[in-house]
Amino acid sequence: MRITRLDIRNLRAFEDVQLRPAPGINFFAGENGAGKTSILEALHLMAYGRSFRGRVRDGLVRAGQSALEVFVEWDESSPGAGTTDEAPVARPLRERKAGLRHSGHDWSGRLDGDSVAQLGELCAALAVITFEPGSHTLISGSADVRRRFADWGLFHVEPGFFAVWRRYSRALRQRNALLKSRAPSAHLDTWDHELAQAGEPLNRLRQSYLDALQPGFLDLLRELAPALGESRLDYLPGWRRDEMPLADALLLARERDQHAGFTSIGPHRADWRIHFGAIPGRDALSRGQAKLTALAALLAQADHLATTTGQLPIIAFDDLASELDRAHQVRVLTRLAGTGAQVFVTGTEVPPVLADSGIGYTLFHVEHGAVHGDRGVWGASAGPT
Ligand SMILES: Nc1ncnc2c1ncn2[C@@H]1O[C@H](COP(=O)(O)OP(=O)(O)OP(=O)(O)O)[C@@H](O)[C@H]1O
Repeated sequence: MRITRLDIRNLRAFEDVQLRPAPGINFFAGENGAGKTSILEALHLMAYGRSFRGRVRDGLVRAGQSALEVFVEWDESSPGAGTTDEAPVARPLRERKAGLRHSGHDWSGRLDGDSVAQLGELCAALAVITFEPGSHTLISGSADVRRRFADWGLFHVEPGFFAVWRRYSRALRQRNALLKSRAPSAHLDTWDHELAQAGEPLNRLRQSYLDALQPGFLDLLRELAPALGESRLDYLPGWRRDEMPLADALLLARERDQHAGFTSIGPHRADWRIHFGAIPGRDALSRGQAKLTALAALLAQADHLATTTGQLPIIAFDDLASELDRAHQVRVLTRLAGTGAQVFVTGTEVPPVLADSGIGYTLFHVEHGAVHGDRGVWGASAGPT
């Protein structure tokens, strides 16, 4: 995938900005508070329905405005269409476009000229993988971050996933509502059945996704953080799957769930963990090691998505130079430049690794609600020049 146009309106400091990103690495430089991260937030919003800094209603809409707008045009391409020894040669397949208007409460969206009924349709269209200062929570944070990671990947590579996930979520909501209202036990039977019918395939999809991701992930981890030793990824289904099917586990947990007022077991409690050969567990990771582990997971997800769908996702790095040491920056950027992926990187200044390494990039300066670039000047009052 390659974004050819990105318009942002009323998002944080941006009133109206139009960008024409280049292929390969796009570097956005600017002072603190200039709006660099906001550009990545706009992309992330289109791909996930939320910012990595929170929901739209957590301050993403520009002060004094009622809604933000993001419009993206991109080329879908096939990296496998032809390859040289150095890099895949992308062949444009089709031009796509998506627009989103979001007030924090309501939203409307268009995809390829048609209105969309669900935000998920937009998220399924554009794949963006973001590495940002909070990414270490993928490893050191709560299980829901890791579940979201696996589910986002599945959402893109497994066409039947969304329907299964939605069926499970609906059944869970219904069962929890009954538990909360202290409904008679017999009322739970239908939803236990439904939960098990959707939960078993949901579990199988997650298990096989993580199995498929594991080799690439561990290779990358070996390359980025060899000091962590030989590692292993374990999937935890959310109930004692090796001992009983979900239907039995739900029945067994029913009394406890009635007491607690919510469903205590099932795929909504699933998790995955990494066991490191050289350290006792994730609590022993330094913050930098947790970041590198998260980065390995995200890059593996990008590789898997490219192999499975033929589409290289967009890669976004917020404040790369302060997140990774110099050697890791070189490794990661050289690798990405070799894949032909389009990359968005932010920083207060162009890091020496980009300036010195010979890796090609396009530079944009972000300041005062405008973006000036090698490819023109765009901002609130200026059109491309
Ligand atoms: N809802 C809002 N309305 C108007 N301005 C906002 C809003 N939310 C944030 N801002 C401003 O927008 C800018 C956000 O910038 P952003 O976080 O994208 O900057 P950055 O260039 O990534 O900065 P840093 O280098 O400090 O991380 C800041 O100047 C902030 O004060």
